[in-house]
Amino acid sequence: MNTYGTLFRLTTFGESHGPGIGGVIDGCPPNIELDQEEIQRELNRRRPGQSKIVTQRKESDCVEFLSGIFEGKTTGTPIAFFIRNHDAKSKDYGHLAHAFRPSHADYTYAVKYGIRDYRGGGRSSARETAARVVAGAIAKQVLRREGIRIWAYVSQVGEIALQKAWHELNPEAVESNEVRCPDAPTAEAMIALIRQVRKEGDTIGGVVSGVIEGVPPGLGEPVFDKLHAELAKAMMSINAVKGFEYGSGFEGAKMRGSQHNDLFYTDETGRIRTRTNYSGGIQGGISNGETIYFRVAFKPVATLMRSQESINEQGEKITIEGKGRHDPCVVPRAVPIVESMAAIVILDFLLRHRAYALD
Ligand SMILES: Cc1cc2nc3c(=O)[nH]c(=O)nc-3n(C[C@H](O)[C@H](O)[C@H](O)COP(=O)(O)O)c2cc1C
Ligand SMILES: C=C(O[C@@H]1CC(C(=O)O)=C[C@@H](OP(=O)(O)O)[C@H]1O)C(=O)O
Repeated sequence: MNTYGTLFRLTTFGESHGPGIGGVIDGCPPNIELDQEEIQRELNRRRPGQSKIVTQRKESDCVEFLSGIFEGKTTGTPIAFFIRNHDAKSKDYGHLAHAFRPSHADYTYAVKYGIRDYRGGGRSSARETAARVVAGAIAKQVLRREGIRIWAYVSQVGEIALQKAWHELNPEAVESNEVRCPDAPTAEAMIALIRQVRKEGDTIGGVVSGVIEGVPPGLGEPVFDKLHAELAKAMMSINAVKGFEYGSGFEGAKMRGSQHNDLFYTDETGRIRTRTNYSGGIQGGISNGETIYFRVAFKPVATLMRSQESINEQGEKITIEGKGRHDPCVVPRAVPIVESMAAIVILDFLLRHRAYALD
C-alpha cells in the first residue's frame, strides 16, 4: 500500500517525472510548533544535485504545506504537502519505454500492473523518499520535545568501512562533508572512491548506520509488531536496501552467550541500565531504554553510465545505453531518509504506548 504507520500515518503519492511528489500525514499530535525551515533543511540534505557525488538532476525540492498547520502549529488534522518536479528530463528515458533495466523495477512494475510510467522509473524512483523526509522531519521535531534524538551517518562505501562505533563519533560532524561520514580521513577516501567509480560509468553500494538516543523503556509490541521488526520493515522499504541489522546483528552469531549477555545494574539515579548493549536497546521487541543502533545496507545503483545487456518487452535480447543523471552511490542522500523512517517508527510507537495509559 502507499500508507505506512498505525497512529502516525504517512501516505505518499507522485512520480519522478509527473507534476510532483507529496504526502498526507494523519495522526500528528496537535499544538506542535513546527520549524518549517528545519523541514526544508532536511529536504536539502536529500535533494538531488547537492554535490558532485550524487545525481546531477537539479531540484529545489521546496515543500508547500496545504493543510494541517495554523499559525505555525499542527492542528491535529491531516497535514498535506506537495513538492513540485522542475527538472525531469524525460527524453533520457525514451529508450526504456519498452525495455527493462537490469536490477531496477522496470520489469516487476510491468509484470504486476501491465502499464508503467517508464520516465524516471515513475513511482519506483527514490524521488518518492522526499515525502518520507518531510514526515520524518516533523516526527523528529515531535520526538525532540520528548528528549529523543535520531541521527545517521555513512559508515561504509564499497570496501571502505569506518572503523569507529557510533559512541566514538560526533553527530555534529556528519554534515561536515558531502558523503556524510563523520570521520574526515574515512570520508575523504569514500569520496575519492565514489568519484573514481562514477568516472568509470559504474556505481557502488554502501552502508548507513543509524542511532536513536533517549528512547524510554517500553516502546514496541511484544509479538508481531516488535520494535526491531518495524524498524527493519521501515528500512527495507527504502529503495535499494538489501540488509538491516541492529545491535550485535550478524556479528552476534559468532559470539557466546557469556560474552553477549547485557548485564543489568542500577545506576546512581536508580535507573535500570545494562553494562553492554549487544541487544541494541531492544529486548523481546520492546525498548529497554538503552540506545538503539542499527545498520542499513544499500546495493549499487542499477542504472549504469555504460551499456548493459538486457531484454525488451517481447523478451528479445537488446543493449541498453547508459543515459541520464543518476547517483553513483546512494548512501550520502540516504542518510536523511534513514533518519526519517526511524523517526516515523519511533513516534508511531510512542503514540501507541501513550494509548495504553488513560491518565
Ligand atoms: C537516495 C536514493 C537515490 C537513488 N538513485 C538512483 C539512481 O539515480 N538511479 C537508479 O537507477 N537507482 C537509484 N536508486 C535506487 C532505485 O530507486 C531502486 O534500485 C529501484 O527502485 C529498484 O528497487 P530495489 O533496488 O529496492 O529493488 C536510488 C535509491 C536511493 C535510496
Ligand atoms: C530525482 C531523484 O533521484 C532520482 C532517483 C532515481 C531512481 O531510480 O531511484 C533515478 C534518477 O532519476 P531521474 O533520472 O528521473 O532524475 C535520480 O535522479 C530524487 O531523489 O529526487
